[in-house]
Amino acid sequence: MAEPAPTAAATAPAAGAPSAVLVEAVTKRFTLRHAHSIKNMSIRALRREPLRERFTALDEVSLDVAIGESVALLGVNGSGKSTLLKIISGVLPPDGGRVRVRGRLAGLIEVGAGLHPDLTGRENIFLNGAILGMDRAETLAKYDAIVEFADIGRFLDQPVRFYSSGMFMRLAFSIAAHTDPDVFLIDEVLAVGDPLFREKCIQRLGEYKASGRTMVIVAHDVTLLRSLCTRGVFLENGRVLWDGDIDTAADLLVTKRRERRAAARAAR
Ligand SMILES: Nc1ncnc2c1ncn2[C@@H]1O[C@H](COP(=O)(O)OP(=O)(O)OP(=O)(O)O)[C@@H](O)[C@H]1O
Repeated sequence: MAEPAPTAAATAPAAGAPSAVLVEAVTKRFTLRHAHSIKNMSIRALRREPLRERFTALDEVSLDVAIGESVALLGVNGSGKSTLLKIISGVLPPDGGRVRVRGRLAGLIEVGAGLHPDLTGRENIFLNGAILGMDRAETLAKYDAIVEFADIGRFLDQPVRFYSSGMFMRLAFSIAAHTDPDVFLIDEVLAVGDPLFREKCIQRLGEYKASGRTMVIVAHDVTLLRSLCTRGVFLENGRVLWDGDIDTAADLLVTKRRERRAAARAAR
């Protein structure tokens, strides 16, 4: 497949549409440590190899998501999708550039994000609700709906460290979804859990979209992304390779995965 022209072809928000998420030239670097033992360190030092190196996970990434838009972030493993979501959510600070978010933000960016393992499901609803911006009265008003949606039954009064990964995710998703965020950031959470709950989540996200909320979603499931998003941003090595229609972004993902597999086979 011919590679699409980079971001120039972007279907960025229509001129004048207010931004819900504005990412401006964001750069993020991590330090990679190569030596984790004294022996290893000595060997590398003798060979005059560096013990650590700076690695650029995001390289001047810019993104303008309009209010009411649903945007998918795609890319092969390690391309920077989760790092970008973490920076948008404020969990990670960028090393360069800046991010602005308008309205209430809820992020499901790590499995069990925001849930405290030693607290019960019930306690976590109040704690996590508060972290996501709900006061006690709002959490109380939504409590029954959160519990019903999460469907964790008698486990509600158990510490969440005893939950299965599916139950963990159901509770985290339910709390976040009931905060009524203006901007919802979702990273791969729908890969966890049973198919029925997944359907329920997808339906909920569809309702979100229909009500004009903003979503930025990372998932490896292209069918899911196509059903929720019309715009796809494809990242490669921490750069935006494509920002435009979801179909082109999804085709790029298929092509890049194929290329990766072929390169891995050739290297064997
Ligand atoms: N805390 C960290 N320290 C060092 N390197 C990191 C850290 N977090 C991420 N990285 C590296 O940054 C790069 C981008 O990671 P990121 O998790 O954002 O990719 P991704 O596109 O979400 O990948 P995946 O699809 O596998 O989840 C990867 O090479 C990863 O190893």
